Amino acid sequence: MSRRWSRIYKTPVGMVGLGLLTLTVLLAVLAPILWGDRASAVDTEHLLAGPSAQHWFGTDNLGRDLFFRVLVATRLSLVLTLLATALGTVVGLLLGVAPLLLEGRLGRLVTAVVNVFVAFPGLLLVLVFAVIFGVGARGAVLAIGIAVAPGMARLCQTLVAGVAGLEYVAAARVAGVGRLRIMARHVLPNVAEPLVVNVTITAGAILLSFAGLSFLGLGVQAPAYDWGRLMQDGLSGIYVHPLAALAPGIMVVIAGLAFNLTGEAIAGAFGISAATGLGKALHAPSGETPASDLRHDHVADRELVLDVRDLRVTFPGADGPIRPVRGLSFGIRAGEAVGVVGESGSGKSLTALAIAQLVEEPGRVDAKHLAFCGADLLEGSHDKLLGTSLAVVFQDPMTSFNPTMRIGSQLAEVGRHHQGLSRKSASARAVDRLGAVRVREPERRARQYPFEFSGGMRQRAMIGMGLMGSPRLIIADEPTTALDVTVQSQVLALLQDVRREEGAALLLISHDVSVVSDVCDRVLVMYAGRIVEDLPTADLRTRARHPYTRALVAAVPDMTTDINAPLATIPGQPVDPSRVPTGCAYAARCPLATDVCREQDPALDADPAGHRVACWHAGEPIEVVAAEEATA
Ligand SMILES: Nc1ncnc2c1ncn2[C@@H]1O[C@H](COP(=O)(O)OP(=O)(O)OP(=O)(O)O)[C@@H](O)[C@H]1O
Repeated sequence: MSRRWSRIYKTPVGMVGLGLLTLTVLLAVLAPILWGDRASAVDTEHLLAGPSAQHWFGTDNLGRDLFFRVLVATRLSLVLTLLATALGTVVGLLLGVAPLLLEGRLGRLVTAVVNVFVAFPGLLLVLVFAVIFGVGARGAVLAIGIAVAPGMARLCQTLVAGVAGLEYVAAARVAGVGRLRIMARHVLPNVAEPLVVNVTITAGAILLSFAGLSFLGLGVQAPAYDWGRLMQDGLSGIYVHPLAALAPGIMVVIAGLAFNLTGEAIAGAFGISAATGLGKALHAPSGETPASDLRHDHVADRELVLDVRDLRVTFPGADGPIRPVRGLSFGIRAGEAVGVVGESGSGKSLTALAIAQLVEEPGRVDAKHLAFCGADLLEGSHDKLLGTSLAVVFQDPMTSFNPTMRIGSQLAEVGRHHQGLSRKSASARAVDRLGAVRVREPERRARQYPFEFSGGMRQRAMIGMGLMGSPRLIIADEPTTALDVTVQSQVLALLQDVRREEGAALLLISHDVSVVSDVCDRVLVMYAGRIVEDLPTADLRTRARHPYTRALVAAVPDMTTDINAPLATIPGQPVDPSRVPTGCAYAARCPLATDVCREQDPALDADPAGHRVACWHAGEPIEVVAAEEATA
């Protein structure tokens, strides 16, 4: 970090910018002390005099020395600029973080108000607010500060929204960390750099605005004077005595350049620019779950860590609600490892987010029943339960941690928040947990930042964070997709180990059937937001009955695959959640599809062994091999 700051003054732009800024600040501090008296001394013998040895820039209408007045005016010009910048920044930040803190309608209202104000030209806003707040320095500070706030708020909203969507923020939310604390510790530190750049450059623009308002007579009033006021005083004699107006103008340019060049140099240093069988008459209407779909009672309810019945996730869409998750029902027993497979867009991640209570507005989660460790997640707040008993491991270990905090502190935060541990005990537990996930030299590693960890190590640390409490369920959403093959198998083995050691259940989401087969006891196959098959992983290759499951399995080569034959693929495209067809969503791609498939959605029916499948032709032989079809 400090190396990046040192890069600022090593560039020509940075050197000039910081040099000019230092000079301006020195003048602001020293000039009134050293030359304040001389700047206000009246010399009646030299009224409106031109430049001379005695008065280098000449004098004003009271014979006061313009050179000293320009230097002394630096303080008021700079102080007013900084006050307006501070006001604009504070109001902008508050409006910028409000949508995330407030959420819902109020949050959207703030965003809309900011958008309306951003649409107005800045100068127009300054003039309007100057009239509202009244003539004078205080009115000008308020006018300019309020006028720059919408632009600052818009930038802040964009930056905050970018960080708020990252996984370490989601992880902090799962851990039950409050919104204000998330904002202070996880969001703001990560948007600070572009904000600093913007504030610095905005200060340059504010300085110009002040000069403009004072020049127009709306800013600083006599006897006080800033550069804009001096420019106005010198304007009347500009043809006779141009230096009187030019000198303060040049100072405005120098100070403006100081802010802008410094801002550019900081930006440069930080790289910112910136279902079975025909005849099942029971058909549920689209989006509703058939009654049989709720039948996962082969699992005794009291054993269930997670009990999901008719889970739906809905988003508003241009042509009506979009429902990417259309009524899922399943249960996970204590210690059980359940895999979820399906193509991209089948709703796997949304299902995980819905369970972890992480679906963001305007998304809506509904269910007939959604219970975790016996607690109804749809009733009341369960932050503490989720924080201690649910661990979520996300796909990208790069974005799972706050880059500005040490790994140990991030783990410790969970311990302090949920177990009420002291700072010392939480740090000790963090080190212990890093050890538990096989991170070597955990004491030293805990003091490191995320960028000092490799991808696999970060994923281990993420699992370690989940182990700060005593997880009953670990949700891992594509935890190895971003890792290379060797590291993948290490992380999967670790997940298996910690699951056994902690006695936790696992919900492993993956598009990779082989990963799920290696780790899980049972697999849920998702298609277009619904479970189409639920079977033991051991049966995947030999007893899968849904054509989609069979196609997914065929797409993964094994020891018996003919290496001379083209690898099987699934023809066609996954279903767009906004255009789910009538009948079975898979019909358009299914080699077994008949008229009934295109007309009625098959129910997810269970056999006595608990194997569930939603297909009118479940288990029928597929004569047209998907691979041949794809090749054709
Ligand atoms: N915030 C949202 N607003 C609208 N639609 C969304 C939103 N989030 C997800 N979706 C849609 O929901 C569908 C399912 O998304 P989800 O991320 O759960 O799929 P997935 O099966 O996990 O896929 P992948 O493996 O690519 O992550 C996708 O089509 C996606 O476009």
